[in-house]
Amino acid sequence: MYDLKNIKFKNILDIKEINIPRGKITCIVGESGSGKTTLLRMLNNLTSPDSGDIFYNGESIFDIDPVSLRRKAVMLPQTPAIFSGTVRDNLLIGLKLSQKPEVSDEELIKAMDMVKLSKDLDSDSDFLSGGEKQRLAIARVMLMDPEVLLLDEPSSALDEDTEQFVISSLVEYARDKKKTMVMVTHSKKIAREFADEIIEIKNKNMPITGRSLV
Ligand SMILES: Nc1ncnc2c1ncn2[C@@H]1O[C@H](COP(=O)(O)OP(=O)(O)OP(=O)(O)O)[C@@H](O)[C@H]1O
Repeated sequence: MYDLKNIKFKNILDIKEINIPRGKITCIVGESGSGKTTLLRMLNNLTSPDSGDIFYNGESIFDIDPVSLRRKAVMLPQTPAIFSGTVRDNLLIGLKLSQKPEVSDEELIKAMDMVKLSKDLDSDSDFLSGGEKQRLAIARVMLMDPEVLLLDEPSSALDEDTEQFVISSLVEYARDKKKTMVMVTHSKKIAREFADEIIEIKNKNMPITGRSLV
């Protein structure tokens, strides 16, 4: 799905080659500050490398219209935006932005169930807890149903049991629908349990691929 070659970014990333396979779960792990978010942001052209090439389905991402790339490869940032309005508004806004048709309340509730969020669709998003906002944003991305999900620490605000439930749901969804999922996680446990591929960013800028975590 993605091929990265000779990527350099300041003194942070120096990547000879990485391949991110289509239809698989890839986890990016590494110490805080090692460049995980930076690498994820490169995958939908939110951050450009100083040099090197990134190919999406064989096409240089620098030749793809950024808006259309970001509709295919949707990013869930570490602190997702939650807009003033109801839970329903926040779920539907992703579909609006990706120019997809609205879905029924039943579909919205199904998406919330997948992330164990039991809130009335008419409730005010401003009053949600941090973890509820994070799950709302995950449900929003799943409803958008993109080709690629780029998830930056999607469970950072969740307790261990909820994390396990939500990540299992995400992985089940991705596997069912043959999505490509790239997830930054601080949790080697999550990576070991769910990833088909693991990219570990070592501190001295030598990312490696494979399941060779220590
Ligand atoms: N555009 C930029 N210009 C200069 N430095 C940057 C830029 N973007 C990120 N950095 C720096 O790159 C380093 C890696 O940041 P990044 O957010 O990618 O790390 P991370 O591995 O995701 O960290 P964490 O696990 O703490 O979220 C940080 O020191 C950050 O300050």
